[in-house]
Amino acid sequence: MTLDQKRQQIDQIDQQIVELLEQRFQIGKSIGEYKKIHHLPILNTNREYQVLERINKIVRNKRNSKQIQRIFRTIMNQTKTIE
Ligand SMILES: O=C(O)C(=O)C[C@]1(C(=O)O)C=C[C@@H](O)C=C1
Repeated sequence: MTLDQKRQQIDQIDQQIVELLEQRFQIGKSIGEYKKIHHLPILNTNREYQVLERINKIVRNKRNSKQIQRIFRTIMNQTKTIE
């Protein structure tokens, strides 16, 4: 595969990531609205721990674990700013 083809693959994957992130943020926003109505705090440390645990189980190549955990911490932090 040429460099250009590899970059095209990355571009396609990036598009999927953006679409999924937008879906996730949208759901986060609706969770935020629910929490506001029910006077619940935005931060749920227990749930964040569960999410990271689950992600860790899904990761196939354990050498990627640390990076993926960091990405999901960032995703959850950004979700909280949207909530
Ligand atoms: O599950 C929730 O309660 C959410 O608000 C979503 C979410 C997440 O991004 O996964 C974000 C903030 C909370 O601290 C926990 C998890």
